[in-house]
Amino acid sequence: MSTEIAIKVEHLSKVYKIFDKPIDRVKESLNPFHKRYSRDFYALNDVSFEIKKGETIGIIGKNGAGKSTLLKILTGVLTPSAGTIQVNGRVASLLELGAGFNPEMTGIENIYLNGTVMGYSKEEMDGKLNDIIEFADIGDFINQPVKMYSSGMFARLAFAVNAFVDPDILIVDEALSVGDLEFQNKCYRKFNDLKNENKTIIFVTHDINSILKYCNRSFLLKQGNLVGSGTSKTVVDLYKKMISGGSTAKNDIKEKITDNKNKYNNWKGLLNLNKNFLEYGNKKIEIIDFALENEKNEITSIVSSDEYTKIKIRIKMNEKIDSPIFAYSIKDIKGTELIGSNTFVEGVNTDGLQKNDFYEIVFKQKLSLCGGDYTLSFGCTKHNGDELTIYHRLYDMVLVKIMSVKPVCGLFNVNTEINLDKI
Ligand SMILES: Nc1ncnc2c1ncn2[C@@H]1O[C@H](COP(=O)(O)OP(=O)(O)OP(=O)(O)O)[C@@H](O)[C@H]1O
Repeated sequence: MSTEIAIKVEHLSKVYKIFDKPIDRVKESLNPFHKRYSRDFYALNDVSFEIKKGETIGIIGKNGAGKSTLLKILTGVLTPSAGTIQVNGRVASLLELGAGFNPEMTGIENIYLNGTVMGYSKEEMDGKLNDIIEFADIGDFINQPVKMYSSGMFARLAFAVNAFVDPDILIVDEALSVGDLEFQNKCYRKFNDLKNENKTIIFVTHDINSILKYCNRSFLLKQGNLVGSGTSKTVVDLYKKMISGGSTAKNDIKEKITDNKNKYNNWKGLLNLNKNFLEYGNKKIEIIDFALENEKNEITSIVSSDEYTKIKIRIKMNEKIDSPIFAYSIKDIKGTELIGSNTFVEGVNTDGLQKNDFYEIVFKQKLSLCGGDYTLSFGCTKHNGDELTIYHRLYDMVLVKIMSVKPVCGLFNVNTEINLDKI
């Protein structure tokens, strides 16, 4: 294998035998004619790729796609059923968080224990000890047995040990999400240091913003198959398409509209809906469908902060009502309302909507928020003096992911223009 290559995987498969009933396992092992009572399940199916030294690679895929299986094989925790892996360099992994720790030993003793496992002498570890303790930042707990640690402390020590034992290849999975925000931030800075030192990093996460920010290349796994590889932007686009049902739904919907007005309920099935949404109102006006549409007119729950996004609502007038207000709002996951708009503040005339008719309201704007998870709510209301009539509200209805390739200071991207002049 070329010295430029850190990891080379060829035709890797991991097959599990699935038995419908526990007794079938016994029957199969005892059957004199090798009759099968099981079927094969491919957690990984004929996967091949190369990772060059110094690359930061993201691995994405839905739950059960085979990501952990792949990482466990790369770190030697699992053996493949077929195929080969060649690894060039020392691998550190945060996979089995703190798996190398002895619960009875203190944090410091475990640092030395892990160092020995990684092939370092006591003297070499003496030189790294302070950096590790400082990074983990768990105070006096470093002298306590690790069985007394919280999961966050475990994560801190595990990351610190793995990042500072000078690995050539660092494998990280969602483990990081255990730590608090400040610690996660510190870990990402450490990622950057390791990247700059030309270390290879493999990173598994569901957080596509981190993938876009830190990984130059990514792989997409689907049901054990490697279905995409390339720049993170390309692979994330593919993943977005996959999780939104591969839809470019506009045409289908147009057909169905002319088909039958009462079937105006096709968009929402393409979105990531929140099971815990809140619905109320007298339904004299009823929200019958809604959508989030990206610049390519695809219905999706994932949009970029720098693209024009349409938020669409379809309503049915169950009564004739003049001047209703149609609105949407976007909240962060803690429930703080961040942005929104409505037909009233924008001065849109909503008079003359007739009973039993259907209407479509489209809000078009850039959702210039920092990358992350949000909820989208819809509402139809009306002010009568101080009184507010609520016809229909769907609170926290859609789970929306906003991607921001550009780092944002604070909550919003205000797209500042900056001049620097000599004076
Ligand atoms: N020991 C096992 N026996 C049978 N099936 C298994 C076993 N371990 C994993 N699988 C299956 O292999 C598939 C891939 O699992 P894996 O944990 O690699 O997925 P993943 O992409 O990491 O998912 P997640 O994002 O949920 O962590 C899943 O369908 C899982 O149920």
